[in-house]
Amino acid sequence: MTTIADRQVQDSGHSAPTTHAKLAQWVEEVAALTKPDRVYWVDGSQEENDRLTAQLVEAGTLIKLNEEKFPGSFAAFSDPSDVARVEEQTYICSVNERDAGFTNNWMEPNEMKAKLNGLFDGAMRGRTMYVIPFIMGHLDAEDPKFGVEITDSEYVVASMRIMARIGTDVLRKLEEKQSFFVPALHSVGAPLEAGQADVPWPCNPEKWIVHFPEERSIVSYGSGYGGNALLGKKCFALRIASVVARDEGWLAEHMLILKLTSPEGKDYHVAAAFPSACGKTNLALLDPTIEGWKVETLGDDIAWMRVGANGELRAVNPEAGLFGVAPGTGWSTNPNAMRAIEKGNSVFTNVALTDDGGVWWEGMTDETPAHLTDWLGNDWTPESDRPAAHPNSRFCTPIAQIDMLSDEYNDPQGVKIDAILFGGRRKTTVPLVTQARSWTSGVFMGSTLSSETTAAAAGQVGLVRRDPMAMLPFIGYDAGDYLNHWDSIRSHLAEDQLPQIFLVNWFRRTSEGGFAWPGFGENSRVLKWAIERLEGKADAVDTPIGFVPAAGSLDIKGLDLSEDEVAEATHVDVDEWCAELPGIEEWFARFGDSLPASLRTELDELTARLGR
Ligand SMILES: Nc1nc2c(ncn2[C@@H]2O[C@H](COP(=O)(O)OP(=O)(O)O)[C@@H](O)[C@H]2O)c(=O)[nH]1
Ligand SMILES: C=C(OP(=O)(O)O)C(=O)O
Ligand SMILES: [Mn+2]
Repeated sequence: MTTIADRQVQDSGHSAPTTHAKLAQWVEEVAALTKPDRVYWVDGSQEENDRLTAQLVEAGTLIKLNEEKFPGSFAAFSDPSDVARVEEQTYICSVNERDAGFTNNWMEPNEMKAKLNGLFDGAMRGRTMYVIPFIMGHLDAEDPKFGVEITDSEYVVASMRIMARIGTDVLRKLEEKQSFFVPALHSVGAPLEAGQADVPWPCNPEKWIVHFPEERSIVSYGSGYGGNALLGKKCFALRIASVVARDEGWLAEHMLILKLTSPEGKDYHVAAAFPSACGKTNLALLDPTIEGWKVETLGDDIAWMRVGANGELRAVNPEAGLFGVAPGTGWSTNPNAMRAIEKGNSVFTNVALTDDGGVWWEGMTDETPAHLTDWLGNDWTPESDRPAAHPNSRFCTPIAQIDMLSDEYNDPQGVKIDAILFGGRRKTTVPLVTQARSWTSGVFMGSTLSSETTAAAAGQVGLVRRDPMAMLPFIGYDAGDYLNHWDSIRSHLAEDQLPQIFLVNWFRRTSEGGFAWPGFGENSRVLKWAIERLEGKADAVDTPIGFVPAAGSLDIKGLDLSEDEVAEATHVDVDEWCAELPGIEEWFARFGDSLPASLRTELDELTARLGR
């Protein structure tokens, strides 16, 4: 039998894969446990990617798309059971149960490790074990945040290469100071016995997505789906990073970042938190419909925000790619995303295939193709009663392909945030836009944010649930401590640098059932109002929940919407809000002692303003 070191020499060409002692040791241990046929150190090169994707095409996991239409791009089709994040199987294994809080599943760390050791024993048999050095954020950040993902999935390697900075440069930087890295272990949990044929999408019916917050480590078993398997994203950059951020005095948030330039040439930066599949990628790539206003993208999913030298909140996007919801992303709704996708170098998952080797999903074009192969591999026509693409189908595309990417994306210092939006998907109650009266009142809006569940997570769709700061599935510690942390950030920010906080809802319905607001590019009008509020220019009505646009203050020039319809989108219905109060009381009760007193006060004051 060859030793692990021999296998590394044989398969990667590196005579000494790493001089990082801890990393070498961890890789050795994992290989001894999981018993792969080969260990391969990922260098991140184009040549390597070509080789791995060719291998995946050979295996039937990837389909090479029409080179002219989608250069260097592939489609993958998952096992029909492995299409979304599995929140029921996601665990925060802190030493004390209390520290995981009521929003997380918890198991005692040693008990979990014993279970995982059993599952990982021989889990990579017959497969290659890939070692992917990666970094979330910039290589030249003041305090770079490294991770290393070990995986037995080539699909994960190809996707991680898009989503994060990976490979040899990262490894060398990691070695320089023998820096700390987050060990992130992933297996699809489908070992191959000698002679056993592989399937296109190996996975295991049993899934575990596990975080050890004190150790800052991640173990993921059984799933190949992005949110469960690309461990730099939700697992590291949100769950583990939120814990690091608490300890180091910053915020790791589920937020897009955009830059807005007014007709006068003044720049503003906005961060916005919406739950999964509630509009982050679309807002980040927004094409403004109002004259003179310009939007540039910095990030579409995750913001790491620190307090800057002048007491300002500064945000960076730690990712390098988009992992966007495909359905609803189209030429009329999100042309900027479409242009980025068309440049190629993308991996699509669970979309439909056109007959000429392209991809399609609901909402991509105004016209529906006459024939498609749906995500399950069946013939599909417009008469079919099922969607052609899975509702949580995704495109995975390098962020650098966005034409409107801001230069500031490359600045490790990040950008100063002027406004924070919290938003959800609510048919009723929540108006188009509401400005918070104060930072604390804004934190209250975030803490009570509610949204209907979507296809991004397994389970029923359309149920209203509380989703604090759109972080419900991603807070890596006690939710009350998390709100206290938000509350405490206030004291580090300078009074004149405080971002203004807004609550938005693009998904309110009219009495006829349609969307009350056209959304997408038209959301630029809401951004304009928010900026004019910062500048003290736009008028607002003081309502029990906060400031909403006064009649005429929202720019609706050129929009096919009457003042009455705008009023329907923006009005605050006191009865609806009174009906909302018991749910908020119930929600806050779940925090027990860890609810910040300031938020309790906010709720009492809201209740009083509503006349209850
Ligand atoms: N009606 C409406 N739908 C939207 C809007 N923005 C996004 N969506 C839809 O919401 C879904 C998720 O959007 P996306 O931006 O990918 O959400 P993310 O997961 O938060 O990044 C897609 O189907 C979009 O078409 C909007 O302003 N109005
Ligand atoms: C990446 C995901 O989230 P989002 O829908 O926020 O992009 C996910 O849910 O796996
Ligand atoms: Mn998104």
